Amino acid sequence: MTRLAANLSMLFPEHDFLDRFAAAADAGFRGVEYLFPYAFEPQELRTALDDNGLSQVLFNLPPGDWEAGERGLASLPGRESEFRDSVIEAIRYAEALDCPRLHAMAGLLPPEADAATRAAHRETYIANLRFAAGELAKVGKTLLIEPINGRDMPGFFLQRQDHAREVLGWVGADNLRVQFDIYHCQITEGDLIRNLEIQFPHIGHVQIAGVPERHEPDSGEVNYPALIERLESLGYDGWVGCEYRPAGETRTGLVWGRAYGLTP
Ligand SMILES: O=C(O)[C@@H](O)C(=O)CO
Ligand SMILES: [Mg+2]
Repeated sequence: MTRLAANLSMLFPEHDFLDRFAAAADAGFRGVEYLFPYAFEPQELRTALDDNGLSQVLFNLPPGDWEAGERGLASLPGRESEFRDSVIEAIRYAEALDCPRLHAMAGLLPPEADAATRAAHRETYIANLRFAAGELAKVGKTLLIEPINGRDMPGFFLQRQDHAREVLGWVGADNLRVQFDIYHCQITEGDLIRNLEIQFPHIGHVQIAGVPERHEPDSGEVNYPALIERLESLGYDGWVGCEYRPAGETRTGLVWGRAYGLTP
């Protein structure tokens, strides 16, 4: 049975962040994910999880200066020391929250990047991911990379599923896997079931949202029941993160999740 995780960066915006844990549990979720935990002390988040019987399934490494438009550090030449510090900080939270997987966002290429700039990003990305995977392996955790569509994040270094596979090959770490966000894949490349099948051996986490509005999965152009059925038949036993912006009140919009154990 597919296990759905509530993405608390997007779901339940009706509530303050720490109250979203209870709202998710009330709606039948047993797992949560969100972009960043760093505005809170690990213990506050641990309490929110424990009070509501929830597992922390995923969060991201610190992304650089998000407010200034940065979207990850992993491929940014010259920022290696900050990236290394971000890995150590993320592990501190992951241990406190018993979170088994962490996502390292790739970061943005400068506009009009030439071949030399792209090559420098690639080399930095590989070296940084090797370092992060090594540190996470010491504590038994998985590192994830996520292809993100270039319409939502123009210039994002990692956009395609085949590029993610290449990166996995270059880095060569057993605990490095792909965060397969079906919303981004549909916008960038489509052909979802075939992409899912090819990527399946490398997938460490899945996320869903309706396309193109990034609303509920039962809105828009993607046939999620068919995709989830295919994931199950492939043997996927991980979490599926509900990473969408509700069109209205979150709980009312969760009716689509009844088939997967939610109780809206
Ligand atoms: O798809 C997304 O946007 C997220 O999974 C993420 O980690 C970066 O924003
Ligand atoms: Mg995502």
